[in-house]
Amino acid sequence: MTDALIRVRGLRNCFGSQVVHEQLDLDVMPGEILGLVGGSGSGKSVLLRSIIGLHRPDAGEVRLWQQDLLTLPATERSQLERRMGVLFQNGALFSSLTVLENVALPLVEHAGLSWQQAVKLADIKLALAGLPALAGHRYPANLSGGMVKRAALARALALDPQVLFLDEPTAGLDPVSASAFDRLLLTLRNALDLTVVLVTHDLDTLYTCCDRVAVLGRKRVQTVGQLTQVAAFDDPWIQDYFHGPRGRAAQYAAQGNKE
Ligand SMILES: Nc1ncnc2c1ncn2[C@@H]1O[C@H](COP(=O)(O)OP(=O)(O)OP(=O)(O)O)[C@@H](O)[C@H]1O
Repeated sequence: MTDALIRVRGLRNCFGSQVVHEQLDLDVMPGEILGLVGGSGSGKSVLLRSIIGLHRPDAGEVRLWQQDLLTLPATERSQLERRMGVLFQNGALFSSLTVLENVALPLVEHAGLSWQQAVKLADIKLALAGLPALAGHRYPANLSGGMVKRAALARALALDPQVLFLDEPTAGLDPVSASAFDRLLLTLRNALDLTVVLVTHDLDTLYTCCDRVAVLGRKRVQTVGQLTQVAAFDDPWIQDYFHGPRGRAAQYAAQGNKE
């Protein structure tokens, strides 16, 4: 059997007396798109931050490529971090830099390219994320929501990561832009052989993109598997989420797209 690319075991996360995760286990397999869903406050973002090493868990272990980021020496840690691309909820672009500069910056800082080389490569990354070249010369504030997401995706792809972490990539997008983003993600995963972990509330994204879905609840992963298995899981939140009006609409839309 293939080894998990990301392996989380016995994770515990607390904020003061609030226990967010307790004995949480999760595996992410190479090449898959795994969707993380769960009610508001169930700890999806904290889990993502724990996996990428931005949050130190109170207990348990997170391994990426069999290694624990938090115990690695700085150089090895940064080598591993270069293999990960992250798109945060609000895009997190520098507002004082143009889009092109935002994408070029990690190439200068982490790949040692000259500014000229970085800008050339950044242009290619923008195209990869489906942005017209002209958009590169704009500031983030002058782009539409969909374009900001694409710019943030281009930056996440700057260093040719093997794993992409996306926190609610389609939040705030209109349905047309959201579904274009979903299709782009699928295309990129297939073309670049990426592994993707994405936090989402968007049922259409789950139906369109995800190979497997993990549902967080009661401080751990309630169930994980293919969408049909997960949707059949006997839990009130899951039943409501997948079989409520929005869940049914997403399912019909996905069936329609496959016909
Ligand atoms: N830095 C922090 N300090 C204190 N509490 C925090 C911190 N970060 C997260 N929490 C708490 O941990 C819980 C889980 O937060 P998290 O953001 O992971 O939820 P989520 O499932 O991503 O929610 P949503 O779907 O609403 O974005 C929440 O109750 C939140 O208030």
